[in-house]
Amino acid sequence: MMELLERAVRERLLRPLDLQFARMIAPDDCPLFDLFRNSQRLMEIKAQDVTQEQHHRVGAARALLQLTAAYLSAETGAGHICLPITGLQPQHLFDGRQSDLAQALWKAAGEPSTQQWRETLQDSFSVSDGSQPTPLVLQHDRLYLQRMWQNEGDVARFIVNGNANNERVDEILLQNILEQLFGTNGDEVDWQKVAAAATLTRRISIISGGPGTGKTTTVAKLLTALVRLNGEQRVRIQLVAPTGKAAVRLTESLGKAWQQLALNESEHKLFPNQAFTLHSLLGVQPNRQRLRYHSGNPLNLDVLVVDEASMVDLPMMAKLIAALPTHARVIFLGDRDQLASVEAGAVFGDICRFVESGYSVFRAEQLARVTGYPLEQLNNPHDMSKRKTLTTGLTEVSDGLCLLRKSYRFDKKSGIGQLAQAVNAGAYLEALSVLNGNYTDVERFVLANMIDYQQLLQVSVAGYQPYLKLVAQGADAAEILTAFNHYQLLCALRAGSFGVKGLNPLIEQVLQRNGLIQRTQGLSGRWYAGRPVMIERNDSALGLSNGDVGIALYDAHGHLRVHFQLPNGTIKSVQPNRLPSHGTAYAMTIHKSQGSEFEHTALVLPDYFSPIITRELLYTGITRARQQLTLYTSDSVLSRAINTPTLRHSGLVDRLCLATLAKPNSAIPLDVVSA
Ligand SMILES: Nc1ncnc2c1ncn2[C@@H]1O[C@H](COP(=O)(O)OP(=O)(O)OP(=O)(O)O)[C@@H](O)[C@H]1O
Repeated sequence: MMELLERAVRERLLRPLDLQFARMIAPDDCPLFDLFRNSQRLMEIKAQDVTQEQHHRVGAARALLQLTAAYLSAETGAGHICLPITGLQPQHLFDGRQSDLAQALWKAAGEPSTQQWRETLQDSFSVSDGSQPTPLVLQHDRLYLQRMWQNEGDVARFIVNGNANNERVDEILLQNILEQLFGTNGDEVDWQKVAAAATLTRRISIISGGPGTGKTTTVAKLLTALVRLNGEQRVRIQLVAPTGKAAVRLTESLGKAWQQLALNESEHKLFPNQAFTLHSLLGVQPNRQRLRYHSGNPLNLDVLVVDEASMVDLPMMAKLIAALPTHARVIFLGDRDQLASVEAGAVFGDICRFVESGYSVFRAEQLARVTGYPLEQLNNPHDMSKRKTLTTGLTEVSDGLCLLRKSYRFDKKSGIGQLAQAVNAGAYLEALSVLNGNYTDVERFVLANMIDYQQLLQVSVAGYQPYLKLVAQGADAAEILTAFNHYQLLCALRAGSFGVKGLNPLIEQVLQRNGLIQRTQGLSGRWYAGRPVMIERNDSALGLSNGDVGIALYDAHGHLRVHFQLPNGTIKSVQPNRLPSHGTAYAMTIHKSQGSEFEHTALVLPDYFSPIITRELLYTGITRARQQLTLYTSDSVLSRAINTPTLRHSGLVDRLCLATLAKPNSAIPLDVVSA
């Protein structure tokens, strides 16, 4: 088995880390009795009274354990929380790539049925049901790394039990304050008002909405309402986002939204004027594993707003939850349809699946009293389309959820909005008719040959020209950074001629040829005035985060320094040779663009399909565009992307159900089905 796994590493189907993990869980030189519990099967071996078949089965048990450990480690690295063992077949290994090797591995592992697999795992000293500190946990046929299993349980318990100490709210006062801030909208339900009411009457809430649905506007209003509700009593509010860029945007957009609310001077002072990144909020310390804030040293706050929550992975979510003081109110904001976090899990998306359960009667009545909307409109389950796939009656989770449905940025005339909707719904033909229709804000090109490709480079150069002109004029760094954000080329892939690695150097060449940048010969030619770079690793000492974009500009002494906008709005400049790992950023991946928006987004898909190009990736890329979208793709790649929804294995939905059932007085109907 180990030789086959080594081959899988050479073929880049597994990482060296996965192989190491398999060696640790089931070393080849370890006696079988040290690997497996003293089962009947092994007793028979001990008695040295074994048939050939028994011998083979026990040998295969070690091999199966090795394969399982390596594959679980690889799957966790690929973003899954667990490995479901039910129905797993060799053709599922490695996404169907290298089927010969997959078959050989399967054979070496004894071609197990699910039952045999389950028994082998249950026999192993490395596996428990979670009640022992084993490296692996098997629960409901899902195999986890211990840490992931713990994290998932922590998140589920927090979401379900965190509302136990809800404060009592003066509903009449709240009703009046919401009336002042949101007004009355006639008969049409204003979901922003409902979201504010829901958030202010519960400790933990989740607001999901697509682009321009008013998440920021709602948060600005609901925090204002919270401050007014608390009167003299000061509320400590903190804002946080997963990346530096998202924190900058949250600072800016909330600042603007508060300006529009005509608050008085003393109210203004109560709001934070800066959002933090999650890493800086939690106190990541250079060269130290331990965060400054944790359950033993909780954060000093009363209210936390977490923006772009879909980007928060499971381990980070667990760390955040652990660091919250027990009384803290938390509001998670995000778009459930966007890409899941880069690292493991799809926490936000998994929790938002409960939206279809609708509000409990008690909750709907409360929201109706506070907002003034008719009960039946509020308790109309939000999203019936996915109802089949999940549960009914799990209102413990759904009572904390709010969906914003109306986009104030993209109306019916907006091609970007229509395209995003079609992609989200998996409707390829609709998407195509938007792209072929008469919308002025969306255009599509097929990159069929070198001429088309050259055209893409020329258009990109034209897109970057305005900010480079500002660089040449010696404009200030803030103005240049804002101008750079106007146009952005996004790629689905990193590698290849359609990926950032292929496009960035070619764009630089064309910019140089057009006299828009001046590079010197040799190595130092990597740096020039106007070079945009993206940071690829957090550097807490420098205060820079993975994904931050800076631009190189000459200082007064004629030295190049790279200028970044920090979450508090100030500009920081750093010597190029002090930067952590970074790369040129004319083209960036869609993953890295999460949390940012650009007036004009150009989105490049390769001319072949890759399983990385999912529906969520496409949706996320499209919704980075505020005013104009240029999409480079063929019909066939577009169709495959739209029809490839992301799949992240996790047990969070089931564990939210279980945590709900474990609550005293739980009145959940038993039609809960596994998703
Ligand atoms: N109820 C409303 N009525 C009219 N305009 C609104 C309303 N809510 C929001 N808007 C406007 O819609 C635009 C988008 O709002 P906002 O920035 O709050 O949305 P968002 O969901 O945070 O957007 P995104 O995250 O995509 O940037 C803003 O210009 C805002 O002023």
